[in-house]
Amino acid sequence: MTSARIDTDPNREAPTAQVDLTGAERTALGALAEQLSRTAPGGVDHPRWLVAARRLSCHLPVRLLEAIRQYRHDPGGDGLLTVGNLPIDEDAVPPTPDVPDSAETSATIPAATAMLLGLQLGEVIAYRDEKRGALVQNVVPVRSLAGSQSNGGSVELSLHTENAFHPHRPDYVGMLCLRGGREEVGTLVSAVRHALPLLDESDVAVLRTARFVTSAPPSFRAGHRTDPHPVLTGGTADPNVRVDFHATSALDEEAAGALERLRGAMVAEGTAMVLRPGEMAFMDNRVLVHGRGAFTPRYDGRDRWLHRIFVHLDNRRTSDSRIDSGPVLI
Ligand SMILES: O=C(O)CCC(=O)C(=O)O
Ligand SMILES: [Fe+2]
Repeated sequence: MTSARIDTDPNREAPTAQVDLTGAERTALGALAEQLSRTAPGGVDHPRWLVAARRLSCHLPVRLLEAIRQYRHDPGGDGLLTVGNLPIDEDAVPPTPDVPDSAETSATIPAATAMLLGLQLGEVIAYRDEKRGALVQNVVPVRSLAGSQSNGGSVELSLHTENAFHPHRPDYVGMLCLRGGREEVGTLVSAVRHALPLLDESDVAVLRTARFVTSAPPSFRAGHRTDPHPVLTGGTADPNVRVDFHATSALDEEAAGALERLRGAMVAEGTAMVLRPGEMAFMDNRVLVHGRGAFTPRYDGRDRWLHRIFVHLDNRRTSDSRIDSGPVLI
């Protein structure tokens, strides 16, 4: 990745925002993460630790703050913000965990780093019924989940809006790579803006009607099927998308045809993003869908390991769903 490419021309679509920290920026961010990792009580889910994390997040390198602010204003055609050269030392990372529902609850340097970035983008949240409501979750292959459509699986994971069934699905998903694994594993990303020109107007019109239902992913302990909802909403040239090609089904044949053609277009326009240790990507969950290619884990502590966080833009919108006004949603 090269240095920041932030478009300042308001008439042009913003390109993918990409920031590679300089050595000095990496050192400064490393010192912040270090300070945060030593802050009592040392748990990323603790309210007191979160107060400190929010405050320290205001001291990120200014070029990163600028990129995050710009991305929040306009996610660009790709819906991605990627940050490289974060202070992650793969050799210092313990063996990759391989148990279901794995999460990072200690304020390690990687967990603190992910939280510092996420807390500048917005509010880091989680769901009570997924990974026990942990804010920093591990994306790792799990032997017992190998064939599942979840991030513990290693079969191809279908393109999806994260938690598409949930009324308060994340606005952004952040993924920080701690360990790449032996094999290149691509997170598949596909932005609706690129897929749209491949569709007929009649399909787009159908996708805008409430003729689709979505169920909860296997990572959720509970969760109901949605009421009928549209897959596309918002502006015609720049809509929002809400779909999980594994969990969303159409209520009639015409809608099923449109959904299948959208899937084809999004697969055709998708790209594989291979994250390396020290790289973090934020995905705008309103404008792109993501998935993952198949791979062959060895469950020997050296497999791929990402930290995942969810970000919301507005705490007030979820006040009736947050437990004790905290970051965990029911
Ligand atoms: O493994 C990946 O790259 C993506 C998995 C995924 O969809 C997720 O963790 O939400
Ligand atoms: Fe996902």
